[in-house]
Amino acid sequence: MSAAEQPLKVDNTLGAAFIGVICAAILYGELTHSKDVWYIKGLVALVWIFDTIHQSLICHTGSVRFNVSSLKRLTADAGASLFLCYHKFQQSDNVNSYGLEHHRRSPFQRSCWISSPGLPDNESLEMPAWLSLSSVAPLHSQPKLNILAVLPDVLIAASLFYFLHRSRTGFKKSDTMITRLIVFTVSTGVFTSICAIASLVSILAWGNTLIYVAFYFSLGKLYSNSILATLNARITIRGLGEDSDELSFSLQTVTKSCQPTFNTSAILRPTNISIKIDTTQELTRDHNISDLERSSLSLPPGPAGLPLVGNILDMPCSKEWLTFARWGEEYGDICSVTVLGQPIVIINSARVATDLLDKKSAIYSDRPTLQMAGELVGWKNTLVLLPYGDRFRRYRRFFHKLIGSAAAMKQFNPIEEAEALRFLRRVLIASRAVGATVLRITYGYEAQEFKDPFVQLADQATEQFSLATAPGGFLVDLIPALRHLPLWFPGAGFRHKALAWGSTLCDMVSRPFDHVKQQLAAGTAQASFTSALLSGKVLNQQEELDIRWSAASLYSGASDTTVSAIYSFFLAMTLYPEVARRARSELDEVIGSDRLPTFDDRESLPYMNALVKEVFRWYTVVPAAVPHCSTQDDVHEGYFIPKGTLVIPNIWKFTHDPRAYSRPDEFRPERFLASENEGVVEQDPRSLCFGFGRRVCPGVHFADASVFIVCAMSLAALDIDKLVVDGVVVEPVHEYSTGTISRPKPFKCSIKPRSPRVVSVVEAGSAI
Ligand code: HEM
Repeated sequence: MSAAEQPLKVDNTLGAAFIGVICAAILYGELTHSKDVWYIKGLVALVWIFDTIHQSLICHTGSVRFNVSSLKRLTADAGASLFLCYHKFQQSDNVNSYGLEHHRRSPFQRSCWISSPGLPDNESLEMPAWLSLSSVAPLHSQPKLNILAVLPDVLIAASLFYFLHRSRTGFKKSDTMITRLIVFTVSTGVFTSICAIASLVSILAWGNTLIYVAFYFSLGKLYSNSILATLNARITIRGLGEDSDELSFSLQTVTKSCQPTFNTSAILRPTNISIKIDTTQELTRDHNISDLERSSLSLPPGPAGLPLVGNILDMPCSKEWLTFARWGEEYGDICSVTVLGQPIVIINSARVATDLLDKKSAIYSDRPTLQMAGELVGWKNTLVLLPYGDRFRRYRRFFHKLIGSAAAMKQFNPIEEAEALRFLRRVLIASRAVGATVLRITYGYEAQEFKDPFVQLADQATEQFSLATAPGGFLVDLIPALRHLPLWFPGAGFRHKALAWGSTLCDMVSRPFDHVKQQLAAGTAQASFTSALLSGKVLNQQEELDIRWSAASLYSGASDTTVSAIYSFFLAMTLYPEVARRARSELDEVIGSDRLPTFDDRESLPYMNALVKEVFRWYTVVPAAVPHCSTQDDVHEGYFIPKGTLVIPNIWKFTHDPRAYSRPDEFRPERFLASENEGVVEQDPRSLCFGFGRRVCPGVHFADASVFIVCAMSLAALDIDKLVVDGVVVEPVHEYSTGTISRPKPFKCSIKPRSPRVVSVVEAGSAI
């Protein structure tokens, strides 16, 4: 015999039935004034009448424990319920809502009310009527009936969810409204469904007890409350989507007249449920999207995700560009994933990147908010993470003025040459990191040969930037609320890290800048990006802040990237000695052996120029770029890209795409020489590896100049080979490091001066 088929036992679960009576009473609502039309008021009145009858019957069931005649009891309970209803009606001061507001105010009061009808005499301690239930128990013996009662609840909630979800339009605000309706449907449906399921489960599991009564009695109340909540919520939901500059019209009005009636006034608003239609900007924007396209709107294809969390588990933790490239092969040049509701579009072809990020740069030039790097560490003030807007434009203007073209960069050629020479000196004496050139151009500061504090600071800060911005590096980027975790909380290690990295960044931004200010005041400042922007001007706080952070953007943007390109040059020369030999012979031929190359020689060195292009292509310094963020909905190649989508151009793939570059993994500068390819050259990688659109790297001329002069001088002065230890050749490691800015992992090579004369000339810092 199943639990449900056993006779009812009146045991200590009697209390559960009493709880059910109390809960039902707590949920008992009341009628208040309303400005609604008569049939809505009628519906509410009907709900209240049935609710009151239901309440009376529940009170009656609860009070049959008293040895009073059933009829007398029922009358008393009905009276009590009506009195309760009237009492609440009197208390009401909210003229626009139904019941629920007041339930929230005094639930305990109501629970007292329900017990009061049963307290007039001492007979309450007698139990005969309850005991008689053991022979009746009609509900618990009908599990099928209860299953039938549960199913409609779940079905209604599920189908409402399904149909609302399907009616998404692609208009952001309409979709927001639909999402709200879904949330509302789920939250009202969820309570009744849970209660119905709990009732069913308790009947099936403990059918011979009174546990199910606790749920069963509350069920009817939840139904009536759902109706009242729906009516009440109309006003709030409508209000949430309301902005003064937007219009709404009722679907009912449209169907009747076939012509939308626009209302800006709340008084004229129709009383039926209306859907707000996005107007002004969104309509003008979306009219470009044809009906045909709209009917097939969907994000680009990509790996299937899980419910709610999406593709969170598919996201790579390291060398993301390789995973992105694999997705490109599987799903096409434009694919997408969604992580916790955030759509991410990944581009795997240079053509799509140009079409999207260059040609439509007006809507693809924002940056996402990066919680760890931007908000917690503080990089949000540097150009690379600045949102698209006025401040962004101001910074870009500064950059453009000083280093925005090859011609503008010419003023820094002497500095580049002098620093390349110093670099050679350092390489010959002891291998040291570079960064001095950029420090000199940004702040006019001449770095010390060894362990310069500013160079060390920049190295440290940019390495931390790379780690902080690496996709998937920190959970807080996916769950922004985590940034509010208190420092002492377990797992808040990232916050301690952010504080430490923030202080490095602060030093990197302030110390060299303050140094320039001091020098300007003393009249000893050298020409530099910062001194040019500061000198002779009276600046307000904001203007000074912009210059301070622009200088830091230049300094941080240039140091690690250029260093990485130079490391990869040394790696390539170690791995491809024939390339180095050919470049050297061109240098010897054009320059002779009496001096080092300068910028003036550049045009006469075609192979050297091709070699520089290949350095940028072969080792992709910023392989997965810096994500762009779209500021408007868009349709591209038949795919819908909603506003706020992260767009990642997979630069590594562009520069290693066999469709564009033959044998892409090999270092072959001749691919860029027309004379060796029947007049056809492969695409200049500098149009790809510095990014796209309005976010294109502002340091492209700077980087190109720095890499050229260091490569040319190094080849003219140095022999770079594989290391040989005890007659055994040590193969250099050829691997990328992970992070936004990637550099070759440490490798061993042999660097020697080409001749004894080179050493003395380099050390003397003069022409050979
Ligand atoms: C090998 C050298 C370099 C490479 C490969 C490189 C690459 C890049 C890339 C891919 C971006 C992102 C572009 C986008 O979002 O579409 C970028 C941004 C940036 N780069 Fe470079 N860069 C290099 C050197 C430099 C130098 C020398 C400077 C400074 C003089 C610099 C300053 C910046 C800045 C400030 C940004 C942010 C621009 C913005 O968000 O508007 N970079 N770089």
